[in-house]
Amino acid sequence: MSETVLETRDLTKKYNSFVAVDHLNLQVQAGEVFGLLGPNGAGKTTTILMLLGLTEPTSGSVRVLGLDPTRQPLSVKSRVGYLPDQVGFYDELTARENLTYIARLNPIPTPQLPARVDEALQRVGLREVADKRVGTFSRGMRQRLGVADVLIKNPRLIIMDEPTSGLDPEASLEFLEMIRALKREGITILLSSHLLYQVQAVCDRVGLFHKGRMVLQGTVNELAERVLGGAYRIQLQAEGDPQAIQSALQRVDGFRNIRQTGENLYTMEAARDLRPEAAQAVVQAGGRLYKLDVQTQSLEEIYSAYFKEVEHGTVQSSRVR
Ligand SMILES: Nc1ncnc2c1ncn2[C@@H]1O[C@H](COP(=O)(O)OP(=O)(O)OP(=O)(O)O)[C@@H](O)[C@H]1O
Repeated sequence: MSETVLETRDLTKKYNSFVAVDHLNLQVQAGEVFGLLGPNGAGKTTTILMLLGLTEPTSGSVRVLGLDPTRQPLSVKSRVGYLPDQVGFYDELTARENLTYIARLNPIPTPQLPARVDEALQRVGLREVADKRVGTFSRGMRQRLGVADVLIKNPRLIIMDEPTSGLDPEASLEFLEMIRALKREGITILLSSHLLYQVQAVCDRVGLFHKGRMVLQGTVNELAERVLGGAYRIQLQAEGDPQAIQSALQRVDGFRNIRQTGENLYTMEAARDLRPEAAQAVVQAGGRLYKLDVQTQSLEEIYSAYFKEVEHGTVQSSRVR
């Protein structure tokens, strides 16, 4: 049975009359990578601060590893790793010296320190450069050192706020690979990011924040179904009577949003890969099929479709439960 590592119930934070986080209900299970998405000012950082006990909720409750961060902030801090978007290190000290310095602030028995520091450096791929000054490190290396820093306390949960902002594509890919490795070790990760393709690449589930509310929550496929009508987009090119082809496609159980997008071009959404059914429909309508493609929907499309709907007032930005 899966274990809930993080749970909020109607968690709310107000700054005077301004509601920064509005009745947030969130559950993250052990071993999951959960992505927090949303435009600037949506409430992601405020949520993270409440999870860490760094700011007090106005109402509602939070449990992190079974602890209440408001009442037990130090216990939460000692068990949860937090990686801000930029980690401060002493440039003139080496990676090993920096980690040793920080590790001394944790309740780790002194004889175990060197081994714990080496192990953490190994896990983030910085063992080779352990004795180089951090001032010579690239931003990607500094971020990985930030992860090594949180790994020293053997956390079961790591919260990362925009961890790849400012990293070049290669460093970002390496960082994402490291997140996958941490997941394989069973570590739960909560990741806040604007970079949707990166979130899609590593997250099991995502939650979309809008004006303090979590308006969508689920796997990328679930969100695609809710917002776009299907997780799969099927595109085909076929010659023949457009009306006959469209009505044949409409008779297929499972197609939504069937559109003619150009001469002999048709696009539709589905919850499953229904390419064989699409091919059959074209043939039944007397058409000649030239091309048939399927794509899974990207988080970018879901995100922009959702905000377009909000703009046009076709969805209410109501919160999910
Ligand atoms: N200490 C504060 N006092 C007053 N308002 C605040 C305070 N901290 C945050 N806010 C407001 O609360 C809202 C949510 O901010 P928050 O930093 O949580 O958003 P975010 O989703 O993390 O955005 P970003 O991606 O820009 O970091 C914003 O409108 C912000 O201006």
